[in-house]
Amino acid sequence: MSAPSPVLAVRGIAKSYGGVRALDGVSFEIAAGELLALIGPNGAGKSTCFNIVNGQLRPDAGTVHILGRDVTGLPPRRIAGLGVGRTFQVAAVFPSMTALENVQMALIAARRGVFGFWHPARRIAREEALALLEQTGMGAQAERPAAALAYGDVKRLELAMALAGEPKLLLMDEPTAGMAAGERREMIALVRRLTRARGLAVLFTEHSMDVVFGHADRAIVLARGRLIADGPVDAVRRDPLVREVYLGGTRPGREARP
Ligand SMILES: Nc1ncnc2c1ncn2[C@@H]1O[C@H](COP(=O)(O)OP(=O)(O)OP(=O)(O)O)[C@@H](O)[C@H]1O
Repeated sequence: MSAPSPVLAVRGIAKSYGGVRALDGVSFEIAAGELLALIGPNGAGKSTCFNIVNGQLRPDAGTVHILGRDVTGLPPRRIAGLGVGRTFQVAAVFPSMTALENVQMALIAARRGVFGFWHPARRIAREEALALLEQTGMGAQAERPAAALAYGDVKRLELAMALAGEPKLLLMDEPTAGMAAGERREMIALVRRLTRARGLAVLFTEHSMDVVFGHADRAIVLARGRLIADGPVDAVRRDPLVREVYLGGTRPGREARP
């Protein structure tokens, strides 16, 4: 039996901004159930790579396939419609709505047309929204306005909202940014559990090496637009080139110590 096709396959992507070569022939894959960290020093090309996968940027060369389908250059809405969810560095929730209503809105948005236009929003998909809040550890906060939630809980809420679209691939831009160390570990452990339980493929960028090496399955490392390592986190942590990039002359990222 042949191996199932990867959820995400990136092949030879390149991108320049004027004279700056931000990405140069980068290739990698993610399988279902895998938590993959995209790391590298500041300016290495992480955001550029992320934005090519989510459709915000078109690569100069190379391809992006999602579940075997070529999505290179498709706009973000089309890519989202193919089973790609995302969370943002700055959380995107409606502050005046409760946590529950935020997830209900996400469910409605994910299933445009399925719910009747006249249907009162507060009754729509209540049970489903509550289940998602339970899964992200937010069940007890369901009736609180998002504006009253602690920062870490807003990030969990955002995760519940991203899951409302039943993504196959989840893109997370620094999911633990701004959190205290303990909270960061809890958050990424939650993402890891959900990755396994749902057979999700997750690509995340992260500056905290504790988070990456403690919880990711695999890490890919960019330096000056090139992929310099791709492997299980323990192997990447020991990789001499990775150590040189982080400990050597290039500007390291925050907490950049593999
Ligand atoms: N819109 C742009 N115009 C010109 N140069 C850009 C643009 N966006 C990024 N760059 C350059 O491309 C390179 C890669 O940037 P990118 O933001 O992808 O890196 P990064 O790894 O995400 O960095 P950071 O960790 O600092 O966010 C850098 O040299 C950056 O200055």
